[in-house]
Amino acid sequence: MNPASGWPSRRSPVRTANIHHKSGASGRSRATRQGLCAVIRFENVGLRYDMGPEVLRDLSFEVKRQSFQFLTGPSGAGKTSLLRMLFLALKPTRGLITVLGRDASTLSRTDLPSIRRRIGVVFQDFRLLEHLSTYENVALPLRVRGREEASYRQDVIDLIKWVGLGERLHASPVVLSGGEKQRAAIARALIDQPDILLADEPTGNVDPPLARRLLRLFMELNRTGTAVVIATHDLDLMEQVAARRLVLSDGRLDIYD
Ligand SMILES: Nc1ncnc2c1ncn2[C@@H]1O[C@H](COP(=O)(O)OP(=O)(O)OP(=O)(O)O)[C@@H](O)[C@H]1O
Repeated sequence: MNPASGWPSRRSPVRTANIHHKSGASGRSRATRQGLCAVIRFENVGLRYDMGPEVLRDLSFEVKRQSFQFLTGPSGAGKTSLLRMLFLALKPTRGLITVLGRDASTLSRTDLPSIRRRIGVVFQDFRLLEHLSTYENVALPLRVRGREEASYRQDVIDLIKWVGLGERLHASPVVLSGGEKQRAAIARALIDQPDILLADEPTGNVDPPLARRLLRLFMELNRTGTAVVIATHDLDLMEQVAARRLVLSDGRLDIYD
């Protein structure tokens, strides 16, 4: 544990071991030319569903390493769609998305899992498995990767305590409150120490004191090195931090640094 933060310390500063960069003519990697500080970069990205109109247009921005930002905009503006593209769950209909220095359109099925592991996601509906306990849900990403339980057991317990669910370690999600489920989902997204955390309305189901507590968790996580993107409608929440705002409206993005 990192005694200063109470958060298990990061095992390595930036983990890109599974990412292979192609060298350019200058001998420098593409990632170096584009700046290693970007976790994800969008260039002129557009999205339409089926034959419908473009719901997102000409998005150009980057999420820098260790940065903290809110993604906001009116209902239907495209926040969830943008998060899904950031998570590589949705392909843009035009433009370029670069993740950890790799052009997302060139990633093969075998590349995707290792890249996705670097991206933690908290979904609006939590997506906890009801037949598993809090501990098992949080440990799941590590179990799926084939890690030995002895190598992660204490990290999982520490993280569950860190999000304030130490008393609910063995509870099923069925008996957890909305706010407890939210925190279990956050712990599961963090357990593999992602380079970036994407959270879709993470305070949508909780009262204002718990929303502030969750915000502090995200800020603490950000201090340990993870870039954070929080999609939210919650003005009170955004007013508590002087953070970058990505504001979607009419399919376009305005950025307030
Ligand atoms: N699977 C889909 N098929 C067709 N249209 C979709 C699909 N998903 C979203 N859309 C449309 O894309 C637009 C953006 O939706 P999205 O859910 O990304 O917005 P949002 O900002 O997250 O909304 P909210 O704040 O209400 O959750 C909306 O017009 C929506 O109807």
